[in-house]
Amino acid sequence: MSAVEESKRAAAKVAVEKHYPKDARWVGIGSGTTIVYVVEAIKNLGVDTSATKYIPTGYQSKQLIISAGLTAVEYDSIPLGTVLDVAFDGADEVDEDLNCIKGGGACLFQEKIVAMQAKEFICVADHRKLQPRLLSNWKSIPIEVAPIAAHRVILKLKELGSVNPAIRASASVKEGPLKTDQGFFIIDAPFKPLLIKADLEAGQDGNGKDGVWAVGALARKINEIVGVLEVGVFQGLTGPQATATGGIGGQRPVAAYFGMADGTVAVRKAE
Ligand SMILES: O=C[C@H](O)[C@H](O)[C@H](O)COP(=O)(O)O
Repeated sequence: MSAVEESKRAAAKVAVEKHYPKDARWVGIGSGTTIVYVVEAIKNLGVDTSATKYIPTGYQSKQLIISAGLTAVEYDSIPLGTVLDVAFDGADEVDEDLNCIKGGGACLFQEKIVAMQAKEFICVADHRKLQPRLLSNWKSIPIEVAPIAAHRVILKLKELGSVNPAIRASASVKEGPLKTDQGFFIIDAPFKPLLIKADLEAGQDGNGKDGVWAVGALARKINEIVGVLEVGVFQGLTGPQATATGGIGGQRPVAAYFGMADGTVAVRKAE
């Protein structure tokens, strides 16, 4: 196993040991390569999972749950008002404020609604994802769009300052755009690194002048474009903040665990 895979596994083990509830009833399971180690860590806990329902965030996630011998229940089958005890997921990048970029593996819409349904959203990643600002290392924002509106959305993204936003091609031998679990396209939109709270407090503007955006301002602008289903920026409230204001959970994780190159696990937690 490569060092990066080892680091994902180490982060998943710590995250699960710290956040998997003793009598978990509803658990969100994200998508990607890191979440595989989260499911492995849940199995390794040796707890009774027979009464626990696992909510997938897409096809790969559902197959992962089923292959582990766990019970998958689709998001639209959970009883109305159910709050998930916890949701685990990976990320493509996490900034100092715990805002995340997601969608590198073409899943983001179901991940967002599952994360927001959970009391605690926990992120697990390797050290490459730990950055001061979004778009430091990961260069574009994945955006899920209705196929018929894709070219219109591209024009609008250019108006917001994105340089060369493009429809993601299918990775398979079949030519054409990649299709998400919703049958939509993904547009990858490059932007300059996104400002965090400290930048705004230091007087930077973040309203798109010269293509420089704050995380929240840009995410809201992209979500306003007709044809966009959801943007792969997870920002705004965390779980406890959202609960305090009458919501369930937030888009930002309450904690993110990173497997470091030296074998340790670093954590970033919400204030
Ligand atoms: O679209 C995919 C999801 O948002 C993933 O959680 C994200 O891309 C991280 O994936 P990985 O764990 O493979 O780095």
